[in-house]
Amino acid sequence: MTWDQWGEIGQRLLKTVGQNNFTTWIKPLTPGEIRDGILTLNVPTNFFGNYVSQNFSELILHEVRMAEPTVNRLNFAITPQMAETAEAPAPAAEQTSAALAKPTPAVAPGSATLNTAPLDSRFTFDNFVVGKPNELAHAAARRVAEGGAVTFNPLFLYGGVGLGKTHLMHAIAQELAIRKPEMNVLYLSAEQFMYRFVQALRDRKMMDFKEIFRSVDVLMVDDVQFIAGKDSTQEEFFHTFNALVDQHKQIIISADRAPGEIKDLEDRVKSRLQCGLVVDLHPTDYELRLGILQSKVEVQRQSYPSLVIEDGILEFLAHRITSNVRVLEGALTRLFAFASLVGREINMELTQDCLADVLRASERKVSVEEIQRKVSEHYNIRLSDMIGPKRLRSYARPRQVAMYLCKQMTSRSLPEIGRRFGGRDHTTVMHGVRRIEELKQTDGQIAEDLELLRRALES
Ligand SMILES: Nc1ncnc2c1ncn2[C@@H]1O[C@H](COP(=O)(O)OP(=O)(O)OP(=O)(O)O)[C@@H](O)[C@H]1O
Repeated sequence: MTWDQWGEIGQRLLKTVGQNNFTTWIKPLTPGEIRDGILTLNVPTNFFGNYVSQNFSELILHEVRMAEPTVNRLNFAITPQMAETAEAPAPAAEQTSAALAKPTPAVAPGSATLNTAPLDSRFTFDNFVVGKPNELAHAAARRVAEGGAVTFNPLFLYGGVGLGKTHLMHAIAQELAIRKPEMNVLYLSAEQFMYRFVQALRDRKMMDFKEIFRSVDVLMVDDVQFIAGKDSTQEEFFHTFNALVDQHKQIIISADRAPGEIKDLEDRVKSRLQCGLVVDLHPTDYELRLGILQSKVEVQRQSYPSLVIEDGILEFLAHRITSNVRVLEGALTRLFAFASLVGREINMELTQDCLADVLRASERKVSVEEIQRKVSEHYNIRLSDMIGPKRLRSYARPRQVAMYLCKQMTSRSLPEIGRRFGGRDHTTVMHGVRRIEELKQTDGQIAEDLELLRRALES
C-alpha cells in the first residue's frame, strides 16, 4: 500500500469517525504488508489493537477496499516501539488533520499477533449500575482504572454467575485505554491464557510467550478458576504473576469464588491471589435489579421508541427474577421484541405470557428450615424455642407466622409442615395459618413483619 493511498484512506476515515477518534485511534496505525488478502496494521499495544478491531475495523476495511479491493481482512500486530510514536507529535510534513503515520514495510520481527479477547463496547463504567451488592467491587475497579500507582495487587473480583465480573473487567480496560493509551493492557480469559501457553510450548516459542506476558503494564485474567487442576498452566501463571508483581505492574483477576475456595488450585497460587484486595460481587438485591432494569429499558427504547410499558412491570420483574443480571436482561429483551411483534403495549398479562418459563424457573425455592431460621432471627427467639413445645405467646405467635410462610412459600403439605414443627398435628398448623391470615388484616405490625420476612426470604 502506498503512502498516498494510506493518506487518502485517512482523509475519508477522519470524516466518518470525527477528529477525536481519528487522532486517538486511527492516526497511530501504520499499514504493513498485504498477504493473501490480509492487510496487517501495526498497533502500539495489545489493548489498542483490540479497541480498534472492535470499534473501527469494519470502517477501516471498507475504506481500504476502496483503494485496494484485493484486501478482505485486517490483522492487527503489535510493534511495541510504536508506543512512543503514538504519543509523539506528528512530523511537520504530516501535520494535516488527517495525517497518518508512514507505512512501514512489515510487522516488526518478533512482534506478536493479537488474538486476545475482544472487548465489549457496551461494558463500560457508564453502563454499570451501582448498588449496595456491588459498590465495593465497583469502587475498587474504578480505582485501578485510574492507572495510578499500584496500591493493591492483585485486585481479585469474584461472584456468582452473571453478576458483572466480566463487565467490570472490560470497563477497566476501556477506561485505561482512554486515560492511559500508552499503557500495554492485556485482557484475556484464563482459558485463553492456557491456550496460548500450550501453543507456545508446542511451537517452542516459550521465550516469546514470556516476553509478551512479562512486558504488559496491566494483566487482566478473567475466570481464573479455569486453570484449577491444570498443573503446568498454574505453574506458568504463578511465574508470570510474580514477575509482574515484582515490577509493580497491576494484575486484575476474576473468578466465580474466593481464592481460598477454588479447588485444585495450588496453595502458593491461592496465597498469591489473596495478597491484594479481594472483593466480591454479592447477589443482587431488589433495588439494584430495578436500577438495572430501568437503565436497560432506556437502551431498549432506542430500538423500540414507540413501545409503551405499563407502570409496575419493572418492579414486578425485579421482584420475581432474582437469579442473575443476565437472565434479567434476557427477559427484558425478549419482552420488548415480543411486544413489538404483536404490536401491543407491555402490560402485566403480556409479561406473564411472554415470560412464563423464566418466571417459573426463577421461583425462589425457600425451605422450611430457612423460614424457621429467618423468623426466629426476626423475633429474636431461639430456633429450638420456636419449634419446641413452649406455649407462651412470645413463641407461639412467631411459630404461627413461620407456619403461615411455609404454607405460602413452599409446596409442603400441612402434615409435613406440622412434622417440621416438632411433630405437631396438621390441624394445629391449619389453625396457625388461619390465625395469621386474620391478623394480617387487622394488625399492622404483623402485616409489616410478614412483608419484611417475605422480602428477606425472596432476595
Ligand atoms: N451492575 C450492572 N449494571 C449493568 N449491567 C450489568 C450489571 N451487572 C451485570 N450486568 C450485565 O449482566 C450481564 C452479565 O454480566 P457479566 O458477563 O459481567 O457477568 P459475570 O459475572 O462475568 O458472569 P460469568 O460468571 O457467567 O462470566 C452483562 O450483560 C452485563 O452487562
